[in-house]
Amino acid sequence: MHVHVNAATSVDGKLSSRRREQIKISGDDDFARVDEIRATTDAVLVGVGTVLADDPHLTLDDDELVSAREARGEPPHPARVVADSRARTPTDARILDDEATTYVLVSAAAPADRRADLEASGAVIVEAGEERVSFPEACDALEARGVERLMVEGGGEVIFSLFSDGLVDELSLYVGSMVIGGRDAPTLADGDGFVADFPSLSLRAVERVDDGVLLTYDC
Ligand SMILES: NC(=O)C1=CN([C@@H]2O[C@H](COP(=O)(O)OP(=O)(O)OC[C@H]3O[C@@H](n4cnc5c(N)ncnc54)[C@H](O)[C@@H]3O)[C@@H](O)[C@H]2O)C=CC1
Ligand SMILES: Nc1nc(O)c(N)c(N[C@@H]2O[C@H](COP(=O)(O)O)[C@@H](O)[C@H]2O)n1
Repeated sequence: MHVHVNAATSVDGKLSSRRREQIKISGDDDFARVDEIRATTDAVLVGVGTVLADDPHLTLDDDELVSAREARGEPPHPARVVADSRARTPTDARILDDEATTYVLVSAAAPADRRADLEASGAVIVEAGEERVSFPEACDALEARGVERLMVEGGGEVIFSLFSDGLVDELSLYVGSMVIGGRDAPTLADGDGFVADFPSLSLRAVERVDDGVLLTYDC
C-alpha cells in the first residue's frame, strides 16, 4: 500500500489553534491540489480527533474529478476511513453519509453498542489492535478490501503514529504564511514524539502555492 500524508500547517508547524477548531491555512489553489490527490486515491483517512473537531466530508469537490474517476471505472469518491479506537465517531458525522463507503477502524476495546450504532449509520467496522488502532494491521485489512493508495489528512496524533510505524511513503506539506502559536495547539506530528531515530525525509520538491510553500518529501 502507498501511504500519502497531506497536511497544512502555519510557519510554526501548527495544524490548528489551541481551540482545535478548523483553521483555513490553505488557499484556493492548495485546496484544489488536495482535491486532486483525493481523486487519485482509493481511501482518505483521518483520526477521530479530526472528525470531532472539523466534521470533514472527505469527498471530491470538483465534479470533473468525479467524472474522471467514474470514467476509469472507480467509485465517484474515494472511501473514507476514521481511526477511532473506541468508536466515538458521532452517528450524525458528515463522513457517515451515503456519498462514499466509510470504514471505521476500531480496537478490540470499542464498546459493542457504539459499533452497532455506527454500523446502523452505514459504517463498515474494521477491528485492528487491542487498546488502540494498530495501523500495520489496519493497512493490511484495508488492502484486503482493495485499498492500494491511502491518503492521510491528519491530525497530528495519527500522523505521528504512522511515522512511528514506518508506514508513510510520501508527505505533502503546505506551509501557510501565518503564525498560530500555542504550546497546546496540534502540530504535524504529536503523539509521544521521537527522542532518537528521527524519521529522515528526502525533499523532492519546493513550490510556491497561493501565498505559501508546498513541500513534497519521499519518506
Ligand atoms: N491543517 C490540516 O491540514 C489539518 C488540521 N487538523 C486539525 O488537527 C486537529 C485534530 O488532530 P488530533 O487531535 O491530533 O487528532 P487525530 O485526528 O490525529 O485523531 C487522534 C485520535 O485518533 C484515534 N487513534 C486511533 N488509533 C490511533 C493511533 N494508532 N495513533 C493515534 N491516534 C489514534 C485516537 O482516538 C486519537 O485520540 C484538529 O484541530 C484539526 O482541526 C486535522 C487534519 C488536517
Ligand atoms: N489541506 C488543508 N488545508 C487547510 O487549511 C485545512 N484546514 C485542512 N483541513 C482538513 O481538510 C479536510 C476538510 O475536508 P472537507 O472539506 O470537509 O472534505 C479535513 O481533513 C480537515 O481537517 N486541510
